[in-house]
Amino acid sequence: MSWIEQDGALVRTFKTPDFMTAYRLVSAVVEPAEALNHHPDLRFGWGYVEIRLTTHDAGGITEQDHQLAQRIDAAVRPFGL
Ligand SMILES: C[C@H](O)[C@H](O)[C@H]1CNC2=NC(N)=NC(=O)C2=N1
Repeated sequence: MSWIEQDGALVRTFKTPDFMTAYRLVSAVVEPAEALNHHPDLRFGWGYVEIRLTTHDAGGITEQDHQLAQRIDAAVRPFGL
C-alpha cells in the first residue's frame, strides 16, 4: 500500500490537514518501530509526513523494512489519510 522504492528506501508520504495531525501520525509509528527494533527516518511539517524505511546496517531495503511498512500501514489507518 502506497510505498515506493526510492534511493534504497521504501518511502510513503502523507498530506495532513495541519501540523498537529502530522505530529500525531509521526507519534503513531513509534510503537511499531520499537516493537521491531527497526526505525524509520522521518520528516514532517505543517501538512505533510514523509516516512523512509531502509536497513542502515545492510545499506538498503531488507525484509525488516517490509515488515515495518506493514505495521506502519496498520498503525496509521485510523487517520484515514
Ligand atoms: C543495535 C540496533 O539493534 C540496531 O542499530 C538497529 C536499530 N534500528 C535500526 N533501524 C533501521 N532502519 N536500520 C537499522 O539498521 C537499525 N539497526
